[in-house]
Amino acid sequence: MNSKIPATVVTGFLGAGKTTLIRHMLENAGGKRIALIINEFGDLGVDGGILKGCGIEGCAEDDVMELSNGCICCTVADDFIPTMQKLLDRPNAPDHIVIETSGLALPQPLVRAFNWPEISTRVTVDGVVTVVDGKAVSEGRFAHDVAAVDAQRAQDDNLDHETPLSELFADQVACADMIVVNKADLLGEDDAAALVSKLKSDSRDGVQVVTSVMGALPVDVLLGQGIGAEGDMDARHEVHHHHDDDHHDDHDDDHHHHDHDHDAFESFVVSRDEITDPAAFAEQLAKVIRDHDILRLKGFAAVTGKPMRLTLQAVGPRVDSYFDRPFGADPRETRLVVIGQSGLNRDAIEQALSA
Ligand SMILES: Nc1nc2c(ncn2[C@@H]2O[C@H](COP(=O)(O)OP(=O)(O)OP(=O)(O)O)[C@@H](O)[C@H]2O)c(=O)[nH]1
Repeated sequence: MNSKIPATVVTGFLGAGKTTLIRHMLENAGGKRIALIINEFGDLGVDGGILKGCGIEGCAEDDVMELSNGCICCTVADDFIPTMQKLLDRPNAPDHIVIETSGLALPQPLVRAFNWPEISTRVTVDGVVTVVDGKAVSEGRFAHDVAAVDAQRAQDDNLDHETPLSELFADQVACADMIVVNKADLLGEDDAAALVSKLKSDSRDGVQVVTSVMGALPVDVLLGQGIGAEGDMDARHEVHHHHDDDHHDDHDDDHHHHDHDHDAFESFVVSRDEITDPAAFAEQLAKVIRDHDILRLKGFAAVTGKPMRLTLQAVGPRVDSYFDRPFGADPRETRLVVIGQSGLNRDAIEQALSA
């Protein structure tokens, strides 16, 4: 198994809801030590300020670090790599690193930076999460406040001012391992479903597309994708190379507060008899996951004739399994936790997993 620290890259246009999603994740980290790196530009440290002042228990001030020189592809050596090294050299290294890119940044140069030898043996990209403004995308605007995004671009001479937002958006989708269609509360159910299926067909095979309100996704769904994106850049072409900067609009059009925001997701446990063939079972799981749009499936299995417990982890249709330890005194059981967006067909899934 690999002992690199996983890092999740969160990308998406200005105002899509990245900060909101990260805040929710930190509030629900369940004891996981998450360090945050923010790629700021222009309005220095606005998000850093918001998140540092978060008052979330277990969120220490120095767990938030800022890259203050803007464009990652230009400042990798001077800024990003040293910041990562500082974080990794701490005696209390984090369990997970989350990097929020600024509104116009493309994720590709950042992901590629993980191949630099200074850090490549110590961290890996767990996954790229692209947050989209569901309402704006479904209306073909791509960002809530297009004027603010244009102002953000205009501020920087290095920026490509010509590329339509639709193409920058396509770049973000091409790099994603998970696409979060945020602001689902502003979309009708049909529009949300149509957008999800369009994004599924526009993205690479196996990319998960989920809807959210106020970025409220279970931490288990966001983190732990185990992709290793830096090793797989060929699949994630960017169409453009540009520079990014950041500017914060202060639209404040949302005052909803969802105290109980996990309703959108559900999870349940399925138990079954011993299995006989781990490889065949992994295939069976992959099929059930595809057929039922399951986001995560994890647990362990008893394999006939084996004293060791088989651990199973699936993110989308990719299933990993390995024997982790003897059952010992524990009952020889096969138990799987299924996680997905609400509306899973529990009976059918139970049946398919028990077959
Ligand atoms: N209605 C609605 N508003 C949302 C949702 N998620 C975020 N917002 C609002 O959208 C605005 C932008 O959210 P942020 O989280 O700051 O977006 P961001 O992507 O971090 O934006 P920048 O940091 O400025 O690039 C805020 O006013 C949020 O309260 C949502 O699901 N529904």
